[in-house]
Amino acid sequence: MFDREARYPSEVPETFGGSTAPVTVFKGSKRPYMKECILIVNHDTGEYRLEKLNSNIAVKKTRAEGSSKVQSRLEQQTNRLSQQMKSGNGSGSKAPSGSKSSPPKDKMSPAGSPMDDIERELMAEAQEMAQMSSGDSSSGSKSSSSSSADSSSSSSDSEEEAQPRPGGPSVTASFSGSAHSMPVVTASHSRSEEAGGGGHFMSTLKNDLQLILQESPIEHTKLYGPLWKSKYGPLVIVNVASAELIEQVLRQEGRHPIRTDMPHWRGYRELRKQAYGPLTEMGAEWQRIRSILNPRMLKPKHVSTYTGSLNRVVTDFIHKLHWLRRTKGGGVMVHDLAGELYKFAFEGISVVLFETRMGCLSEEVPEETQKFIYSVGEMFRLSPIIVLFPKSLWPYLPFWKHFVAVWDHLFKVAQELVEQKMAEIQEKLKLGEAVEGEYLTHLLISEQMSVTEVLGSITELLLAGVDTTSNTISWALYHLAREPQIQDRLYREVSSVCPGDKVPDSDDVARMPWLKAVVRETLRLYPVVPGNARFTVENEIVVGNYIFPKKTLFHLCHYAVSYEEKNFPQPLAFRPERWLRGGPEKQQQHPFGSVPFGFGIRACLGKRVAELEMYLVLSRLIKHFEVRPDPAGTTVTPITRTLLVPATPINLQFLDRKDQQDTTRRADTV
Ligand code: HEM
Repeated sequence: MFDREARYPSEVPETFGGSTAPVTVFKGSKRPYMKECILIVNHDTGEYRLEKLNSNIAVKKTRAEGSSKVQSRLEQQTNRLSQQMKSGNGSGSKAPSGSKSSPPKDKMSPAGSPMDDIERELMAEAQEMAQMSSGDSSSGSKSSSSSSADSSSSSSDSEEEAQPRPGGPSVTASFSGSAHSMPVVTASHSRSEEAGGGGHFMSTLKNDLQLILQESPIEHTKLYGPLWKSKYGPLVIVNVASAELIEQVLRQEGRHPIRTDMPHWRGYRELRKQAYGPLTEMGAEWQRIRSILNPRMLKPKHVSTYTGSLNRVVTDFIHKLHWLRRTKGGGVMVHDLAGELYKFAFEGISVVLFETRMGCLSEEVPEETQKFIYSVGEMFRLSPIIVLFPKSLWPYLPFWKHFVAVWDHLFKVAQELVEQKMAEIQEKLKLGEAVEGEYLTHLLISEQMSVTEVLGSITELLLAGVDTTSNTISWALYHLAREPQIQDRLYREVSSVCPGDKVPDSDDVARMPWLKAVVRETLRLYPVVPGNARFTVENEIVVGNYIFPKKTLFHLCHYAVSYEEKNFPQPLAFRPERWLRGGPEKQQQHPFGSVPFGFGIRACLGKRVAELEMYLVLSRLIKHFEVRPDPAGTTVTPITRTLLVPATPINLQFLDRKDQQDTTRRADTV
């Protein structure tokens, strides 16, 4: 425990927590401090406590009126959101109260613009979720506050230290103050480990990261309840690990939600004067580029037009599987399926974005493509390490140059593809031919973005669109192989919707509820984005009856929440039936129990394309092959490498289905 008197910033006065009369509460200083404290006031219980932070958080004076104030603010925020949703305009006509963010500018969602449509669709989905949770979320927030209290009260009043995990990083858990306080967890590596040389330090760091990102949310939730604070390098993070509290954070995310400020990714773009894309852009500019990128990525009528190109890629993938079985798998095995699906997904997203085949499914993958795949992997591997260091140190880090070099390669590949497309368009114009095409052509000819902006966005779409789908498809096949009755049911569904040699298209997969449930359950067990984030910049927000100031970074522990037994009975089991519409379990689920594509207007831009791609490939594969597990009986577990991926290769047997001998021939004509 720190000395309360000595550490109080002079501007922080006493509080009057629990009082019902209007009082003025100062939560910290108006000036930023290098070392400062934050006062967390729980108006419901009257508890207050002071926490020391190791980074600057701007705090301000607020007026509070006792415990009911907190609840009514939360209700106001929820009401405001539902009114916005009812009005069919997620952006709403009124700026959020207390928000100092500037009002919509010229380019932002004019009435009837495509942004309005998509925003409406995204908000309609959110509304559907709200309806599902109606009557539930208030009890949810109650239960979350009580579970928060329960979990903390299980800890002792005095400061405790968790035992270091054997072979793992030291994890120090400090509990201080009252039973309602929010636990503080610091993950650190010991100095002696650091001194042990670069390689050892790096591997220790990697272990730390893995623990922090994947295992620890589950373990910490068990220890501390659904809300705790932790420190990760320079970052102070508030971890949120219950569906109810995640809902509270996301419903207060504001008009221009930010995941994190991504200083390392933005740093590269500043260095090379490249444009930000949808992943890295913020504020009104982010909304502007989403309004341009959204329609052809999210509107079902546009997305369905990618079916033909994607199906041709699926056909090539089936041929590749045949070739792999024949040449390397003793006629039946396919080794490292995730690696093969990576190439499939890269090819798939490339045809959507560039209308160009990359040759990823040929027997010899082109060197440039291999280098691109390597660069994506390296960029993701280094990202969580670089972000641990302050920006001023980056140029001195041994791996910073490498980080810049891999980004250079990613932009170079995208740039070549953009230039190639521009040349094609110019050629057509010269010949007086009509210019038609899919995503990139549309972006270039619509001239809503500069070419540099198109490049920034296309590069980020390409990055986001490969590992995500490929890993999800790998896990789905892994489970289908292990659970033959689930696979049989899928086979029967696909065969009945597409009898004979009919190749499934977007209309067909829309009539395959079991297929969708399989994908949904896969994403629950293996959310490829295991933890999302929100960085609150517009307003202070209330979560679990605590007020958090602006500039709080919330880590939403989706992976941990996906395994909550109260939402998902038998949470470890692969049970697609829990997702069937109208099923008893579906009605009991909290709508924020599993949100694999995120939520709201900042939700995944590639969701619809990803779903289409996954449905088309899974339905075709199961129609064509019977998938069986590795006879070696290997169990594969997930690991977090920024994304949740298989820790070891997934090897499966692919057996031809007897009545499918014709399918390959038919597929050739797709
Ligand atoms: C199984 C497949 C996928 C999953 C589970 C997934 C999941 C996610 C999640 C959780 C987010 C964060 C959303 C939020 O903060 O609320 C996200 C953002 C994003 N995803 Fe996906 N994604 C997938 C596939 C794709 C594909 C195929 C693309 C590209 C075509 C893509 C492009 C993006 C982009 C650009 C963003 C950033 C959006 C923004 O910040 O405005 N994703 N995705």
